Amino acid sequence: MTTKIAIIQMDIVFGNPEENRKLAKEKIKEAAAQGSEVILLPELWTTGYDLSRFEEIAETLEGPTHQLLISLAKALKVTIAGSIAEEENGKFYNTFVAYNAEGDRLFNYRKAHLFRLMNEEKFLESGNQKGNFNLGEVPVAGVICYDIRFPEWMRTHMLDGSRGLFVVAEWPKPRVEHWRNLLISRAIENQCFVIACNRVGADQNNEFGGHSIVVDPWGNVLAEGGFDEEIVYAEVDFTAVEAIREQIPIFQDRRPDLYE
Ligand SMILES: NC(=O)CCC(=O)C(=O)O
Repeated sequence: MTTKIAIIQMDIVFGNPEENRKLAKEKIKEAAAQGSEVILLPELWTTGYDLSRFEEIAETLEGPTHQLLISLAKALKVTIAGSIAEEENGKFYNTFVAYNAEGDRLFNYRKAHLFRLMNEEKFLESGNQKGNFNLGEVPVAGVICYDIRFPEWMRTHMLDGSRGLFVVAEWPKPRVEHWRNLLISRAIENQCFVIACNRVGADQNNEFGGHSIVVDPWGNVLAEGGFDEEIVYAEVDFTAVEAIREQIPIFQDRRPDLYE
């Protein structure tokens, strides 16, 4: 059975959660009307990298963006995921969440590797927990942008049989080939589906590269966006992972005694 995925490759209004919520709401409705079951938004899609104003615009996990996602997920009978600026006890995190069609939060993952080139370490705390969760019956994981440069962290997420890796990003255009190649590599080396959403547009410091992508466990690109706003659609059969893991059993053949 396949899962219908929609990736909302959107531009983000810098530091304006209310406006971004309005924009995303329309796109989520459009994706749901196309029969999508899982809808993925970009990294920090309500705020962008307006990090110095997080005191003002970050929210708790019960905040207005979460309430909106819960009500949309329930009304449209879809799962919705993406990363949102989180505040807890005066500290700030870049936190990936997903809500299912019942409005239940499936996971919350705080970005583990902070990206110095975009000053994250000056404003944010890093997370210390894995991003594994279940999409219905399917074990998957969610990570954020720079995290994909750490294959050992991705592998840690895949050791429990996870079949899919969801990635959200604000990845700049000059490194878009890194983005594509890293994601295709993560899919091949972990024999999993990679479903990745990158924003488009620009802020004061960066132009972003889009090219949201869905890659199968053999490394084939099933769908890919361009440099402009669009919704990227794909159908993913998570059961396909099994045959590939039987054909080339890398998880059985690992030699952790040599490298862990
Ligand atoms: N938002 C990010 O983590 C960007 C990561 C990035 O651009 C990279 O090259 O890595």
